Amino acid sequence: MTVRLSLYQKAEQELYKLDRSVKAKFYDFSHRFRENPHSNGLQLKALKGDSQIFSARIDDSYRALLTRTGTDETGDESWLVIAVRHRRDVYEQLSVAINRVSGEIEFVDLSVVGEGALRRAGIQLIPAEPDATTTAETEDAPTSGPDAQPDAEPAAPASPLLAGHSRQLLRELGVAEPLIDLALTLTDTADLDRLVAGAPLLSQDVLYGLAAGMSPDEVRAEITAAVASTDQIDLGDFGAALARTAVTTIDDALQKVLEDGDFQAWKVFLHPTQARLVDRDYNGPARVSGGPGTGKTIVALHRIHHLVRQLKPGRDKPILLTTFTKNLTADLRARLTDLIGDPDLLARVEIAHIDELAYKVVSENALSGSVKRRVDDRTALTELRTVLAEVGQQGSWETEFLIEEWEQVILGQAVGTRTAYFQTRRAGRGRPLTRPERAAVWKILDQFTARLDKKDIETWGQAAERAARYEMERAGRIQSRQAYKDQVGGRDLIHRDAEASMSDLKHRYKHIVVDEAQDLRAAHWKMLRAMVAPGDNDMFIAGDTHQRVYDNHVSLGSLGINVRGRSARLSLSYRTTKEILARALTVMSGETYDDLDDGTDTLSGYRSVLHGPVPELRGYATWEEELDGLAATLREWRDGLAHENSAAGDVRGLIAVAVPDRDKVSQVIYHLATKAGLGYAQLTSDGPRGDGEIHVGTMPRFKGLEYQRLVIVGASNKLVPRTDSIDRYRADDPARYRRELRKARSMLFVAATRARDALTITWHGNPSPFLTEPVTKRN
Ligand SMILES: Nc1ncnc2c1ncn2[C@@H]1O[C@H](COP(=O)(O)OP(=O)(O)OP(=O)(O)O)[C@@H](O)[C@H]1O
Repeated sequence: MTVRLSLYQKAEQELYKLDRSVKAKFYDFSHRFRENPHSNGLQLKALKGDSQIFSARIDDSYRALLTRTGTDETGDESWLVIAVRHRRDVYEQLSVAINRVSGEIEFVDLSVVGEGALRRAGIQLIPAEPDATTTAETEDAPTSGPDAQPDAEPAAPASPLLAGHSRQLLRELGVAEPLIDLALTLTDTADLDRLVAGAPLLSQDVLYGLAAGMSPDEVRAEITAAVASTDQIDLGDFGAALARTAVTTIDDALQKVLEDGDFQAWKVFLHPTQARLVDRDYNGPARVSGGPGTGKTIVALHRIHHLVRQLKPGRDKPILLTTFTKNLTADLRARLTDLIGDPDLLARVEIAHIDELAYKVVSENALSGSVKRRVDDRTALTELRTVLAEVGQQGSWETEFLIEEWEQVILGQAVGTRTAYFQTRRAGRGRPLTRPERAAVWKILDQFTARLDKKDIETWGQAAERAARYEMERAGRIQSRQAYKDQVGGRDLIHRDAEASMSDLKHRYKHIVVDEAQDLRAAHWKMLRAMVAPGDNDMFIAGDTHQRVYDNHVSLGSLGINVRGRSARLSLSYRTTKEILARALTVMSGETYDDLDDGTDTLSGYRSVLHGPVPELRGYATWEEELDGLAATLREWRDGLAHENSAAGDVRGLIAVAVPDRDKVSQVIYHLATKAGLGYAQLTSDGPRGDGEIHVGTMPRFKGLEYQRLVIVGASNKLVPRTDSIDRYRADDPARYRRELRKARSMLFVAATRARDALTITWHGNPSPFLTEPVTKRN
């Protein structure tokens, strides 16, 4: 007899955490079970509470909990391992059922719920094996002994966390049946955490969503609808349910994984809300948003894997993965390589950061030898200052104002003539300009661009605009060729093509996937839009406007990228702990954020199931003292992590320091290297430079990265935000002032949410107002 044996996703995750020896025994058990599940040694028997669950013996201490998922036409049985437990944690009341919303098999483990909560709900757990402990482990207050408080005033009954929500609502939203009554009695978030720890994913999401203040309609739309099955669900058909459930078939490949013991590198199980986004067919551009660490990048990478597998064989690269920052492309490449594995498939994906892509287009279109040198915005500012001095207008205009006018209005809207500039809308620019002022601005900027031209240099913004124009012209040619072809009944266009050398003219890509979408310029979007034919699955866009650290605001709809009806939001963070999220969210309090279109985005329901220490906030009198404090924290963390990782002993890249500006980065590095004896690597646009253990960089450099432990230093008043550079806008240009504040908030938010387990924020003098202002309600 052979048995098909599968492993429930949650069981697999738990298994990885068990001791190596238990994993080996589990594999041996699986082998024997596949041979004959009813052999005596396995002691397969049904639990009393729920006849759907069977327990089988792995060794003296461990039990596998299984459910039978059917018998095929040849009579072979199919079983699913739903949990691996120490025998003392096996209770008769464990239950397995089919979820009426998602149609998936769900295992509910009440043994992790606190005793107090169980008691209030009238549930008592009975151990399945005689010498198991008598009740579920409890973290509730002791009822006897020195810590008991018999005489304490009875506390006023607290109101339930989910007050106002009905049993029927929880049922409709997909909460597993055995959890509903229990969830409605909870008054304490610690109890909710315990309940959720043993709950199926959909129940976790719904309960956390409601407890975080999402309305039932929001939960229905964002959580339940995303995983609702379209099948007719038969609550007794475990065979059909198995097909809808994320499981791993137990075979030799799994044995190797178990033996290697390396689960992180192996795969990330997508959460159902993530998986739906990956596998769907979209009839146009789609967008995924969500707070930091919710898996947007993971989803984007899985999306590429999904798309690449559907390509017809070939040698071209029809899929583009692009992102804003250069240093992230290396990281994305590494993660995609891990995920896709097969080099032939990987070769079909082009990975390039957005400026690199624009540069490629510009170079292709330039006459040979005439590519201009690209300069950064600071060089452009210097050139503009020189022009202003030459025309004697230094006092009349702020250089930054003019540069922004040029970037955002003239380049941003591809304004080509003076007349067009008079008619252009300057929405969001704050300061209005009269007609004579516009004429003056145009004249200066015209002289400025002529100067850049003469010096054979251009800014990245100019290059992006030029690239967009070339690509749009190319798309126009493709379109007119196709229109002509349709006109002549689809015949080959040999003569016409030969004349215009258009025979291989086609869109560059079939699919474009964008990460960090919030920072791309309008020109970038125009270029990308023109690079892919409008149609099914053309663009997949991941980003979070709360993390925008550059001043590029766009409205995708107006750039020909319509994501309406194809947008989704992820809200469960896999990176940061609840404690870190709570801290980071206070920084964003009171602001509103756009959705890359004309609507607003929100972080409502943004949450985590992970717990850790409360972030430490510490003030020092001087910067020198702050640096000494930093060195002490880093040494302590490094030694602790080196101890935890004693097998590898290598803590490189696990700890980082985020700093408000470049000068302070140099000072931190100098201090670490000369006074603290700590090795460092500096985060640059090309990734970490150096081989030292501690990564140090300015806050924007941390976009997209993650670290086990992170310190933010210099979070002082006047440094975050930098008042010396933004205060002048307060009266002159309040709109700009608000934008600068928002950018500074986002930078602090990005930095704080890179920390996985521990976060420390320090300052000297007074703290940043973002750390002390009262929390206002987020929208
Ligand atoms: N379903 C999942 N199961 C386990 N881990 C996950 C899952 N989804 C994401 N992660 C992990 O969470 C972390 C954050 O994921 P990712 O980088 O994709 O988030 P993000 O939304 O792009 O974050 P950010 O906006 O901060 O860049 C990563 O370590 C990733 O491996």
